Amino acid sequence: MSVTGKIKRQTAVEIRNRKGSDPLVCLTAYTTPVARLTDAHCDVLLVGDSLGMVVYGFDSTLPVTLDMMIRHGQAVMRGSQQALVVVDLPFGSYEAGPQAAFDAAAQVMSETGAGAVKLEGGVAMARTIEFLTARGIPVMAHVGLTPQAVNAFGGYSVQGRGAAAQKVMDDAVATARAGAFAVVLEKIPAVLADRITEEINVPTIGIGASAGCDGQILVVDDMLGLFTDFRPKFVQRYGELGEAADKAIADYAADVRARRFPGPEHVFGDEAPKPKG
Ligand SMILES: Nc1nc(=O)c2c([nH]1)NC[C@@H]1CN(c3ccc(C(=O)N[C@@H](CCC(=O)O)C(=O)O)cc3)CN21
Ligand SMILES: CC(C)C(=O)C(=O)O
Ligand SMILES: [Mg+2]
Repeated sequence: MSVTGKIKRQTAVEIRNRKGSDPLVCLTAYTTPVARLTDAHCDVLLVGDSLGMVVYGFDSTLPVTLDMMIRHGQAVMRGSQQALVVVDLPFGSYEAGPQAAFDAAAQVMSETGAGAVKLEGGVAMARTIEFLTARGIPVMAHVGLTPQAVNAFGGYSVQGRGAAAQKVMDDAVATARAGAFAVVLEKIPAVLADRITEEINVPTIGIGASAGCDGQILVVDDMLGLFTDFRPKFVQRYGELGEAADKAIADYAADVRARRFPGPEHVFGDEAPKPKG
């Protein structure tokens, strides 16, 4: 707590300086209530473009717009106090070049108050990462399986196996050298994730990567068992909230049909309440 009594939010610089120390705890959050639940436990809350699949029911992240990311970024900022909030730049908003990326990122930073943006890509995005960081925008990079490239990859398969390992290594090194304060490694072999973690001087954050990464991230709905049709190998379920919700909703439906709900305690009399005292 500072002298004003306000809790200080973690900064991208502080996250970068955690390289090689205790693991960084990261989760996605898309809404105010989920930000409230996760904030105290996490170093980083990512407003991921995975919200397109989880919240909006798209079958990829490609239809997600900058406006959606800004709305959800604002919601997460309202529900959090201490975690660094990072907002994904959506497909189409930054790839054209450094200037396009700056315009999108500046709009995210100014309209949400988030502390950083994330973008997908390695060597090809290094110049853009340099451009943004030189202009005051902390950038988290994301290499390996980059879901916005699903059409180029032909699916969501493991990246960086065999001879392809060098490409992922080059991507990670290029983003770190360009000034990224952390690098997400998604769905790559664990030995490669460990080599990258040793090689670069900023924290690696794994998802389907390795316990040796400097931090871990999962989509919160996946680990809570709320996004029920999706069970990739890298997700551990820490709850079965989808099942719990199904049971609660079935109970409500049965009570309404049997006129057990509402009960006497949920309804109002027709007399004004007596004044107290
Ligand atoms: N809910 C959710 N969790 C994620 O981890 C996530 C998203 N959405 N959306 C954006 C990307 C896409 N990601 C993906 C997508 C698919 C697989 C995958 O392993 N797919 C398996 C099928 C798994 C299943 O449906 O149970 C495959 O064989 O393609 C992995 C990561 C990771 N990201
Ligand atoms: C899975 C994480 C890294 C992400 O990019 C997202 O949630 O969109
Ligand atoms: Mg994403």
